[in-house]
Amino acid sequence: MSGFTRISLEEKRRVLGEFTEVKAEFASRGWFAGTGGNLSMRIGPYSPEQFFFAVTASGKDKTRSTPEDFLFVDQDGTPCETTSLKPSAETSLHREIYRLTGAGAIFHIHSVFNNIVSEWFWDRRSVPIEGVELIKAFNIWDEDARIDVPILTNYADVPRIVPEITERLDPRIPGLLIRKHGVCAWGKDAFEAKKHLEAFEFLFEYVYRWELLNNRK
Ligand SMILES: CSC[C@@H](O)[C@@H](O)C(=O)COP(=O)(O)O
Ligand SMILES: [Zn+2]
Repeated sequence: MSGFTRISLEEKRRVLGEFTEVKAEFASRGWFAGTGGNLSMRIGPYSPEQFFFAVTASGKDKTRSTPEDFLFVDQDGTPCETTSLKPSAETSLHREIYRLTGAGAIFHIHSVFNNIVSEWFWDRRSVPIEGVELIKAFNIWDEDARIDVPILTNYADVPRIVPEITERLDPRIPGLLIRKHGVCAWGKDAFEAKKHLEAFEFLFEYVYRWELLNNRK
């Protein structure tokens, strides 16, 4: 167990409230198929060396929302309280993203569109997106903005993905793709992380349809 003192009831209620809303919305979009996906929200003070976050428990049905569906861990992924719950198998990815960005929330989901584009553009290790209005959701306002969303290797041993995050995370772009697996998107709070995730999914569907229309693949 981590050395963190206590998580207040108020904090637990806040996390439950935010997770409940996000889960319902993402579930309605089919983004949690087969227990896939995980969510986290940072709580309390932050430094890259020490921070705490709530993370969904591993293997749970993410379309449901109860206080038994998440737990609190520290920057090393160690639970802050005695619990029988296991943190998400992908907690190491969340830890590294928090360490590098100081974000307030990180959402990971699997979709057919994000899986397909991550494979289509695997050769170049990033998905290029140019001039689409919704790039502005990432606070990038140039008229013909171009972004390249990094694609990481989907190692079965999840911690092996971490050095690729360290190397490839672009501070301008609040998201990463994992090849034929899914996307992680983050923001300063749950509202912004959700906004970014929805924008990524819109853009991945756009890229998919655009490539098909233009017979590029
Ligand atoms: C059951 S497939 C999905 C998992 O392998 C994983 O990719 C995932 O997103 C959920 O893992 P979890 O440990 O429940 O957070
Ligand atoms: Zn996953």
